[in-house]
Amino acid sequence: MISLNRTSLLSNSGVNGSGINARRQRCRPPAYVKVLASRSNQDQKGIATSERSGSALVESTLKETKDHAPSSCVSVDLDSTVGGGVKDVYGEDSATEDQLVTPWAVSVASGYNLLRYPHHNKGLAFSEKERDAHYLRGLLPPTVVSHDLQVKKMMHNIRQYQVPLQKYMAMMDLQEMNERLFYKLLIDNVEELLPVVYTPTVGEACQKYGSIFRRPQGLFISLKEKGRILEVLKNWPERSIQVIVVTDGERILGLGDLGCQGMGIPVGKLSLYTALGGVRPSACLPVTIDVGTNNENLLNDEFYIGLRQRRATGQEYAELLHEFMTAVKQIYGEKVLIQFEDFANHNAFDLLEKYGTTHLVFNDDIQGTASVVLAGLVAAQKLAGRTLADHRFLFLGAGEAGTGIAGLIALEVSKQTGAPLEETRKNIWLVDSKGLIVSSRKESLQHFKKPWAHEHEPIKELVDAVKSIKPTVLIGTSGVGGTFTKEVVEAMAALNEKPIILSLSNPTSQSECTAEEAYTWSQGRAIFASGSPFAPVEYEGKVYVPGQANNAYIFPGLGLGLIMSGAIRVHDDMLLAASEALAAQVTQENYDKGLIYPPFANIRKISAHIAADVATKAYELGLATRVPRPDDLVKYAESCMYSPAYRNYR
Ligand SMILES: O=C([O-])CC(=O)C(=O)O
Ligand SMILES: [Mg+2]
Repeated sequence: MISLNRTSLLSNSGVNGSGINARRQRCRPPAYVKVLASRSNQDQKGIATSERSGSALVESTLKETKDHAPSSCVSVDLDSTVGGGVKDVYGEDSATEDQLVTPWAVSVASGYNLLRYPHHNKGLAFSEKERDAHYLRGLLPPTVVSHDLQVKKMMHNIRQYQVPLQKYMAMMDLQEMNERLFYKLLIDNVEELLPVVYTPTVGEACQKYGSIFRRPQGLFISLKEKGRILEVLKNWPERSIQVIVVTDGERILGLGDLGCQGMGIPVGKLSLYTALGGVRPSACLPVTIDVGTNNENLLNDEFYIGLRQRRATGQEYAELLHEFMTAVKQIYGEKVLIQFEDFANHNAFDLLEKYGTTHLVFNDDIQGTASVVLAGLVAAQKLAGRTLADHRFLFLGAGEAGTGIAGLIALEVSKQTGAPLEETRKNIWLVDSKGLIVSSRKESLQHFKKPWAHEHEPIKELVDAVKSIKPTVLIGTSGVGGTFTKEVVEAMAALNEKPIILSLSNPTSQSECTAEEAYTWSQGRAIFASGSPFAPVEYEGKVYVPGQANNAYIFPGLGLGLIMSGAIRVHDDMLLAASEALAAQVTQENYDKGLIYPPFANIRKISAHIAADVATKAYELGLATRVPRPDDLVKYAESCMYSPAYRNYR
């Protein structure tokens, strides 16, 4: 829980002695804040010096990375210590007298500052003793309340708001004011608050992020920061970072290019890393890369907070991303997990391929969504009475989610049946904006669509593709709302006793069909799940509970498993392990209600199981660095999880 101060972290490299560092850590008092002495003129010059050394460092690192380009699946950057240490890049430890340095320091928070510091603030829950010891007398009204009562009061307040965005803003304010209360609220009321801090409300928050922005919740790295990203990372108040969620805002949910305002997504995803997966908040870093936006409305919006230019592409884009990826590994080490989120297709696949062999990276939209859908399909075997290999799949949408899911299904069927991948792919068909993906289109297809171009006559309309392909499973990953029309759903219901229909696009407005439509148009026979939550539906006297096939089931547990095993690469087998672990958590009681996912209320237990199975895979594959391997990985996962309980201050 304790964040390292800068001086000690810098001396924690393999280059400098660690004895002083160890001593400093041992004698830390309880409630720390980090302080950067205000920048004098002299300091400004110091920063300029840092800039130069920073960019020189990045350049040399870029060169090294290029020169050591990996040929095999796993390569380790020998320059960064596995423990996340960094070299004394700014010369702060080895500075000579005439060399300018940044005066980082730590201090104990007390009095008014303690109440303003979200990591340590407890509001009215400070005990009498703490109020005396920490100079809080008079700053708080006399009542001392329990954590539970604070939760009750906040829930009462939040329920007063009718507008979801107001609830969202109340939650963001709470996170900025009292972090442990925020997480206790979220953990104790996960089913009610997930749609507030996450999908679908986070989509609206991103659309209006320029207007509602108050305080930094993550790092904005724009083209202006090119050449000094390492320095920008050092401005973040925490140094022991374990997970970064990064977006460039080009494909925010199904809402398209929201530029810099996509920041709401990494912030929301990381709050789930903590609440659902137990990764401590100080280890999470939200990042938005701003290379401009092609969204004309935003470019003309006076409240827009990002760069007012069209998106940089090609080499300019690649160089900024590469500097970021290099700087992250340089500062946080080999084992920091970087989750790519809501990048547009054309960059998402390339980034995953480019950095998959050198960094611990994972694309949530390609891999996380695939893993959650596969889990649902594995669970649905019980309800639909068919094995995965017996299904025929049709997708609407052949982007990250569509081809990611298709690929993972093909891999799992191939593992289950021993059939080659090329064979198992033949049961999987995709429709994109131009119609069914068929061999005659192969030449003009983007590379990630090519494996799905099978022999068939061209078909333009989805409903005709349904009639011709006769799928048992229909999956919507198009990002376009309302595309599973009555005709389409009826065609599925005419072909199948229990059609599986998944409308995965987010937020709710982009869902291919609603739960009500799926149940009504299939006369209550559909097995339905969606990316955004839908309320239960009553149809002809019976209540149907839709599942939520959202990657939020997977990434928190997957991330915890990677972190706790010290994994250095993500492997497809870990995604399969996560799917199976999630499917195994669906109980008979859930099946009896027609559910193919367990309720989110049990998510921390589910995440612990996913984490344990992912970690097991990491050890099996030789990708784990935490030794010795803990015997009971479920117990170990639970023991690693962040608890929002208040700590007592001396
Ligand atoms: O954020 C979500 O709810 C799921 C997701 O990754 C997306 O739709 O891009
Ligand atoms: Mg996403």
